[in-house]
Amino acid sequence: MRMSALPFMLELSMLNTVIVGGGQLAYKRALSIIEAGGHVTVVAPTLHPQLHALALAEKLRWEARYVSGDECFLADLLFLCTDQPLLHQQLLQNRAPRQLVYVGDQAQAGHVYVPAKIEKGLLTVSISTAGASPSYTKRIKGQIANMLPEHAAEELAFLQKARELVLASNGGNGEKRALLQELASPERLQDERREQWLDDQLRRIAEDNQK
Ligand SMILES: C[C@@]1(CC(=O)O)C2=NC(=C\c3[nH]c(c(CCC(=O)O)c3CC(=O)O)Cc3[nH]c(c(CC(=O)O)c3CCC(=O)O)/C=C3\N/C(=C\2)[C@@H](CCC(=O)O)[C@]3(C)CC(=O)O)/[C@H]1CCC(=O)O
Ligand SMILES: NC(=O)c1ccc[n+]([C@@H]2O[C@H](COP(=O)([O-])OP(=O)(O)OC[C@H]3O[C@@H](n4cnc5c(N)ncnc54)[C@H](O)[C@@H]3O)[C@@H](O)[C@H]2O)c1
Repeated sequence: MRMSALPFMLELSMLNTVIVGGGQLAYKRALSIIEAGGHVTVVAPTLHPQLHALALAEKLRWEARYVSGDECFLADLLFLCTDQPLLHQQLLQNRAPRQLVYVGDQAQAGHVYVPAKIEKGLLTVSISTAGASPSYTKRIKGQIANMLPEHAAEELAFLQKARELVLASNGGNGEKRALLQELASPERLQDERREQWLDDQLRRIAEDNQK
């Protein structure tokens, strides 16, 4: 059994995903892939009502049919989400070269599995137990959610813009780094005059460079 895997943030807009199966699990996975900008084709004889709604809204493509174990899909990512473990084994075996496969009933059988996640604006926290216990994952997720800064979304929106301005300034590298560190401190973030403070710092850097 593998002990660990590398957590990744995957940009999905350039990747094609095929999901085999049309139940509750397929719905959960389709929704998160679509929300992350991915393209989804679902192959299943019937669809869970919420998945069907996504198909009607043209958020995904639906091939209404059963899949058999001797097929080979060419998608970049293949999500196996049926209630047929044997079918999953066969499709995993028949995978296309370099295709990444998700096996919904057995985390470590495939190449990827899906952590729980908490999102607050640009902040993402993901939690995994390598499939040891989704229930444990869910409990820890609740505990971590309670610890996160209340204003994380708004603070990160500010920091993203501030970082661009600081990096575009002509200060020295050390000076820029010190500024970015100070901006991220709780004291500075909670200062209601933080925009003014940043403007002052940027002006000072510009003036120093004119001397
Ligand atoms: C985190 C979360 C994200 C999400 O699903 O979005 C997630 N499962 C969640 C909940 C949950 N899932 C299940 C229960 C029932 C109680 C229980 O079994 O404990 C509960 C609890 C509940 O619902 O209360 C049933 C279940 N899940 C898996 C199996 C098969 C197996 O164990 O092999 C079975 C048995 C099916 C059966 O026997 O029929 C497998 C996986 N579930 C994973 C993720 C991946 C590993 C995550 C990790 O590394 O920890 C992994 C390995 C596959 C994957 O998806 O990659 C979400 C957290 C809640 C949240 O986010 O709020
Ligand atoms: N990873 C997780 O978090 C998690 C959670 C719950 C369940 N599971 C596992 O995932 C499996 C699926 O769960 P579910 O709740 O979506 O089940 P479900 O019964 O709602 O859905 C199964 C789907 O598979 C389709 N299907 C069956 N045979 C097919 C075939 N040959 N070709 C194409 N589609 C086919 C069915 O039409 C149905 O749409 C469960 O059996 C369980 O092992 C995983």
